[in-house]
Amino acid sequence: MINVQNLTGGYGKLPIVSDLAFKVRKGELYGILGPNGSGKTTVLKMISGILPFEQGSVTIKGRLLESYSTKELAKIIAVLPQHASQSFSYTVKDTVSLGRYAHQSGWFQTWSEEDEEIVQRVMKQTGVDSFQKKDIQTLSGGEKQRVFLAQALAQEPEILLLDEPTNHLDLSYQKELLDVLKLWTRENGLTVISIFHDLNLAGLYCDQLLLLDKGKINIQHKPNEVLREERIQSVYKTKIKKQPHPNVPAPQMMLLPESNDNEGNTEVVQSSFMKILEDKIVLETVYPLKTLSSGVVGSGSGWHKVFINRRVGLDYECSNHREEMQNYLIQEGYEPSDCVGMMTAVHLEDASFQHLKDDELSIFVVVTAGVGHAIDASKSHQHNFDMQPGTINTWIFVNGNMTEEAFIQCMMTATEVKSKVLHDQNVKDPVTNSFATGTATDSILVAATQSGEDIEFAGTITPLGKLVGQAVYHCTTEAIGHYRRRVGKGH
Ligand SMILES: Nc1ncnc2c1ncn2[C@@H]1O[C@H](COP(=O)(O)OP(=O)(O)OP(=O)(O)O)[C@@H](O)[C@H]1O
Repeated sequence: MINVQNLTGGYGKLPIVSDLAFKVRKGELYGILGPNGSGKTTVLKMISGILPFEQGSVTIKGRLLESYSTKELAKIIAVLPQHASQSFSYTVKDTVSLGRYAHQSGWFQTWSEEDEEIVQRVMKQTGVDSFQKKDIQTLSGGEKQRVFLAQALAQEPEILLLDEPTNHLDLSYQKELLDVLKLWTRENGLTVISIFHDLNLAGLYCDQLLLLDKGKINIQHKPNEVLREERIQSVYKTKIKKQPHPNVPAPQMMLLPESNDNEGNTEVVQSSFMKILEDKIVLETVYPLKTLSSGVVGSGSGWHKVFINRRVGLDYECSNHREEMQNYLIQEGYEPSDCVGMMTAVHLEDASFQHLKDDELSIFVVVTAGVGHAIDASKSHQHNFDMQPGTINTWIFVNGNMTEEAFIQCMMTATEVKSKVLHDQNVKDPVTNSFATGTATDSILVAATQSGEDIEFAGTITPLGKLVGQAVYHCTTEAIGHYRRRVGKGH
């Protein structure tokens, strides 16, 4: 659709952009990225025919740009500049209707039914139809931005050039605008080239990205390849961390502030942080810990500073246990967003805990265990689905700075150790009569201070793995012992 070759040019003698070459296919949403002053707007102006270039060529639909008349070009290309404005006092609808100008012919221009239908449709899609009678001068920045987008779409262009279209828009309109553009690319074959400052929006919506650095192409590729940590750090000269989007396969970039609130964290999590009460075990830290957990509240990955293992009756039944647990936490005076919350039916004074350290590392482990509903995971298909609270809850606090890989390995190590304990303690699955590997509702938490020693791995043979192996074995064995003694006494 658009073929740019050896494009070089600028405003004076020195070129602003040089030797650019890229192709944009029909129906693509193509993003241009780059730091301030890298030449993004200059490229867009050259492609739209506003700014002549010194060397190279721009071919649109197989024809050189300079072979098009202004009106011909206006039928194909619509432009939404960075600071779209209008000095006349027009209504919103009149402003949008100006987009139909290129499609009208003859001296006596007529307003057709088709024109009206298109204008109404694009006003709806951009959410400006409700204030179509208002004077454009009275609108907010974001509202105006949407009106000018509607004007560009009313042109029914084949190519849309946008300079930071989400600039003035609030979160929901950023999403809506990009959703509309994506829809037009898919359904109408619209080709969009858009400048983005927000790398995450670009990563989320664009098919291809072009990264400019000081007027030259750094890379042109799929978002996942362009948005690499080292590349973005070197082009934007700032610290950044790449994370996958939680719901869609798109790269997301996180800024890393030079200083953060966790910086002064020298806390070593140990038993003095914990209270064992009749209805709950609470462990509180001053600084939030990075967590990976399967709790009822705060599960998945996050940052938390209150850890609660709550005792519920064996008959606990609730249609929405997450909501019920959140309400419980609020009642107890905690912010649910600070908490990882688990449940158990066992007596909490039977919990076992251990603070273990070697030369560089230390961990604190807490386990509560009930094995009334023990299960052999390899034969769980023989069980009916039934979530009964006879649970082993394992907390592992690590005083160190763990990688994501170490978090995962830590969970694997702890799970392997738990299964070994159940074997050594001769805990059987009552349905299959084979050794149990856990219970049906076990939960686990790994929480790290993310300060002090760097911990890359936590497999069984690593320094952290060895500590986890010993402490989880000790605590799980002891907690099962306590549980059995109590059950044996008939409590
Ligand atoms: N009309 C102009 N006359 C002279 N120089 C200009 C003109 N417009 C832009 N420049 C210069 O060209 C360079 C590139 O500008 P351009 O607007 O293309 O950058 P950009 O990547 O879009 O930046 P930003 O992210 O800040 O919008 C800048 O150094 C700028 O000062």
